[in-house]
Amino acid sequence: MPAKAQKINPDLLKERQKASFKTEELAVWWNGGQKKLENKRFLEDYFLNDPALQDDLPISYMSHKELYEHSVKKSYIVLKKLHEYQKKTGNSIDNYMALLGGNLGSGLIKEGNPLTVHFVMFLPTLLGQATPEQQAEWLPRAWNCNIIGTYAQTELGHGTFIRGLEARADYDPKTQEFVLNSPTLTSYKWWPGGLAHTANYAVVVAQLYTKGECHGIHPFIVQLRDEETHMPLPGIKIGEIGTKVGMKSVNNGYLGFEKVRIPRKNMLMKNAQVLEDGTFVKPKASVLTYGTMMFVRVAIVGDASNNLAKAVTIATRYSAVRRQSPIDPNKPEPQIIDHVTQQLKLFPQIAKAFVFKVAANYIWDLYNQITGELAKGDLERLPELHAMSCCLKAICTADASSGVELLRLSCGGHGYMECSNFPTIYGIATAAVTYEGENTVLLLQTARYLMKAWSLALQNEKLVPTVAYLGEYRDSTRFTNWDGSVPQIIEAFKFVAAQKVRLAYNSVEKRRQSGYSQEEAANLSGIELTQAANIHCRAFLLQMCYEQLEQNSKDTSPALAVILKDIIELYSVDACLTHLGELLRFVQLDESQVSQLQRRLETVLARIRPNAVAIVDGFDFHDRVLSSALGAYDGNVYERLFQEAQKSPLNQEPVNKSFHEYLKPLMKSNL
Ligand SMILES: Cc1cc2nc3c(=O)[nH]c(=O)nc-3n(C[C@H](O)[C@H](O)[C@H](O)COP(=O)(O)OP(=O)(O)OC[C@H]3O[C@@H](n4cnc5c(N)ncnc54)[C@H](O)[C@@H]3O)c2cc1C
Repeated sequence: MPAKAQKINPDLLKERQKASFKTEELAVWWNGGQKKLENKRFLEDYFLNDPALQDDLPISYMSHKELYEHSVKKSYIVLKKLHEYQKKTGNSIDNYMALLGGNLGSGLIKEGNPLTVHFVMFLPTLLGQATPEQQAEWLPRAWNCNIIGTYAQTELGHGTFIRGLEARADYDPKTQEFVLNSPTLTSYKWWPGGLAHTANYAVVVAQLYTKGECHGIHPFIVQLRDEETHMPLPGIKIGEIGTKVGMKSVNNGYLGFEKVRIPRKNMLMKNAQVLEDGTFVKPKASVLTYGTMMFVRVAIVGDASNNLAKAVTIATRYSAVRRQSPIDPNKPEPQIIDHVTQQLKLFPQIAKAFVFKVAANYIWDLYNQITGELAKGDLERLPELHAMSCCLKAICTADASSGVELLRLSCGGHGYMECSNFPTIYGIATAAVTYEGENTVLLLQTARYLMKAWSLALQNEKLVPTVAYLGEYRDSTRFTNWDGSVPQIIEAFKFVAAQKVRLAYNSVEKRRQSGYSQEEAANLSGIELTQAANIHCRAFLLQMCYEQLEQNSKDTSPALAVILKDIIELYSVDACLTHLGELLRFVQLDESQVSQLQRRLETVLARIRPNAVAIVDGFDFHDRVLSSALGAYDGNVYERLFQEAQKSPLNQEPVNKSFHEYLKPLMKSNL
């Protein structure tokens, strides 16, 4: 809970008093119900008020090494505390998610927890790809943190193209062991979180060779360090990759192998197997191995919403406190939130945070439903989920990352301060554009699915729900039903998506017919393919958010329902104006209809204006989670900026020694 007892900035106080809905009702809705909200607040109290988990000095003043040591110490305290708590309340996956990847985790360990990959990649890989015997051996130890693991797939030379990975595991039937080697510099594993100095085990993805034949990439459990001394084992070349834009305490590492032997049972064999004599047994369906990646991508959509919500809470509160530049020269300076261009920077980001949240919940339910079907051997909807999770991850992380940067800029100079927390939020948001599938590559994967769907549409085949519109709009090239309503905006986006899919499909076909291979034709048509996937995803987001928020409005108070409707209106009108070029190309829209969109944008911004602060309050971020001098609940921005400046180590002495060593000699030297 925010520290409500403090003196509140009078402008923020006024904003809160004039809200037309109850912030607490939104907080319940946003956090998934009363019980979840209470649990979240309880955990915040329990962890964030622990003196052992406070930062005496802002972490930005720590050295790289100090920051890592500080973060490991905190991870230890957090896990011990969680263990004690769960002894009383029982295990809950939600608590782990909140503490490792979630908001509470970011409030405790700002630059990333070096143990997160253990929980979000190592453990899920064991769950998804180990046999029951392997799980019995490894899972209890991993779950209790008797061993700490990471997931080592990416190499110095290859991240995206995993078939190009070079690390190899050669089976030796004489000893029934695999021999791991990194034959080149580019085959060194590079990037895995926690790999450098934290983990002592890893799931390593390597090319499997047996009986002189390569069978592609497979996962192996490899011990990296001695369990007592933590020294690297013989043949293990390991270290840290260095400082990065953000996620500075995640301890990303490198790893090379020189004739490292592991027992046969360390290959994760739920899918493919190597028998004692070296015979390779193919997996039933290779698509099963994508399970872990899909799970993480689905979770990342939720993170995108959170990052954006945090940044927009900071920027909105600051914009209500900051006053600048009279609009009427005869009147006092307004709050900067009253400049309409400022509203355009803030409010669409609020709307996106809502939409991505709803999308995250939707795709999470779909993921659980489809993995349930998978367990019964039904693979039918897997490609649809894969295509959807790829483009949603790409669009939501890209928009969140650019949104956070826009919000930083919306705070002017103070947004550039580390203590605004924008640099950290941006570092985390932008990393998600690259990891777990680089965004362009993911859009191309969705596009490939769309090409198949279009080809089915051409054959009048039945299409699954998320692409059914392709069949409906297959034969028309102009959308003439525009009436400006949100349902018609959604139809217009679907129509545009269908046209972009058609154009991309025709480009690929034309190039193929002129002699290019399928792959070359797809590369040459890559711009159109990614554009098609992009608009397809945006049409899906619009439709899904409209349906879900309309549905949700029925269960909320009329006052909150109005807010949800404004969010849909803003998101859809903003989408139209942002993608106006695409719309004008395929949709019958005249000048007055475009002008109407512009007026609607201004109208909905004005409608949201009086409730903006209350809406971001409803996200219910704890001040420690926001960790921002600009965005704290009390709005005492200038006092906090001044306090933060006092913490600079340079301010601990009136004269720095460099004056005597360099500045004074310079000033006396008459250059
Ligand atoms: C913070 C962070 C944490 C990470 N954690 C882990 C981890 O725990 N474990 C792990 O194994 N890895 C991890 N990674 C690595 C990550 O998964 C890869 O960086 C990611 O998959 C992208 O691969 P790449 O770096 O090889 O980029 P590249 O594939 O080299 O991308 C560079 C450019 O080439 C383009 N490109 C590549 N292929 C194509 C194509 N087919 N078509 C069109 N364009 C293409 C991309 O769009 C991009 O613009 C992490 C990375 C980061 C940044």
